[in-house]
Amino acid sequence: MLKGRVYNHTEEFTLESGQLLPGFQLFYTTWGTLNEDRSNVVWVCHAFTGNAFVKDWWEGLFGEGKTFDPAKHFIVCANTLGGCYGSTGPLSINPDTGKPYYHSFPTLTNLDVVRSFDALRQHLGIEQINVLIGGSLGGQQALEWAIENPQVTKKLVQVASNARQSPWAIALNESQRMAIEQDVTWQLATDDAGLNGMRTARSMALLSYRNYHAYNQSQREHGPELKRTYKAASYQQHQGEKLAKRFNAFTYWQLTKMMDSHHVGRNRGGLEQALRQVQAETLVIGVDTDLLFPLNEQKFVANYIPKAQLQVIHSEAGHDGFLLETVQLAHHLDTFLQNKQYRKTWIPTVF
Ligand SMILES: CC(=O)SCCNC(=O)CCNC(=O)[C@H](O)C(C)(C)COP(=O)(O)OP(=O)(O)OC[C@H]1O[C@@H](n2cnc3c(N)ncnc32)[C@H](O)[C@@H]1OP(=O)(O)O
Ligand SMILES: N[C@@H](CCO)C(=O)O
Repeated sequence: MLKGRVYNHTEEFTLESGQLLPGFQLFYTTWGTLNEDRSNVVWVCHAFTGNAFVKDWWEGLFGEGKTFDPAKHFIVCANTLGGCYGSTGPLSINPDTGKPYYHSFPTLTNLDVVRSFDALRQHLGIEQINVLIGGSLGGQQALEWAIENPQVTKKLVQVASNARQSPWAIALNESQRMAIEQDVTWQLATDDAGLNGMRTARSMALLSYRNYHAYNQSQREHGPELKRTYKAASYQQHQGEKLAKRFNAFTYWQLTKMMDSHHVGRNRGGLEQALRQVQAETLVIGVDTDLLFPLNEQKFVANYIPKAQLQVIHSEAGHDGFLLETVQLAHHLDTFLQNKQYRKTWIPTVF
């Protein structure tokens, strides 16, 4: 049975920035049973707006008879620190003031997040993670963790992600934060401050999660009629609205900043040297139409991790293909996890 629990870290927690959190909590789920020799742990790091309920957003990979099966595996997924699905984040109460942190929540890095995850790992009595897997932001965190604690992870799977945030991705995130800043409510100390701006930010972000082709397929008008609102326009409105119902602008701000600071080479002698520290057997997966984390980024990661291989999946969807193309993902994961021979895959040579 999938169980949700809260881990309370009561000691002071020093962040990479030097700032302090007086403690934190992580909301996490476990699914399946830890076996006697504790060798069946699968740890999942979720993407930007994901949560600890992995079955809700990666259903094709997790469940009975699937690649990660709770009958065989002990599956753990924690909501990221800074998030809004049960872990300590900007809407949590600051014990020093008795009020929500909101704008004063310290800026976190992926290193802070994986240090919090590692505290949870120790609390759960897990010595080694058999498979550590994450996509997008979750892939950044999984890689950061495999470098920070190389002995902890046996197998690493990084999907549609990178070793450092590109200028392109930072520019996209900054533009989205500018949309939040334009919202007159953003300065208010309320849970819903900046929510209109966040609607716009999500609409902008979607353009980098998908691509020209995906919109042509799903949002093309069938006729030439003059309309007040075209399909693609109402789709953008709907996506903004959908996120506004389940997220907040403070966490949006926080997690985009977290992605922007992602650079596994920081304080480790550079990217190449950091990647060489990964001891885990590694599978790096890219999406051939990803505009946000293009294939050259996964190629770079796979190139420098000693025991790494790169596989490319095809998607019409762009970056979000990492959530949608679970049949292809399952094929590559099953092959990797069972040490089978790969069939030849197509890797574009021009980026
Ligand atoms: C309980 C939960 O919330 S679990 C999910 C938590 N979220 C995560 O974990 C983040 C990861 N997941 C995601 O980012 C997304 O869910 C994805 C990428 C997997 C899929 O994206 P979706 O938005 O569901 O798919 P898609 O782009 O096809 O859009 C479909 C939606 O747009 C709507 N839509 C499509 N075209 C239009 C249009 N022209 N005008 C208005 N609405 C439209 C559909 O009705 C549908 O709406 P619904 O989701 O409210 O039912
Ligand atoms: N669809 C993903 C995009 C970021 O990887 C999300 O909302 O988390």
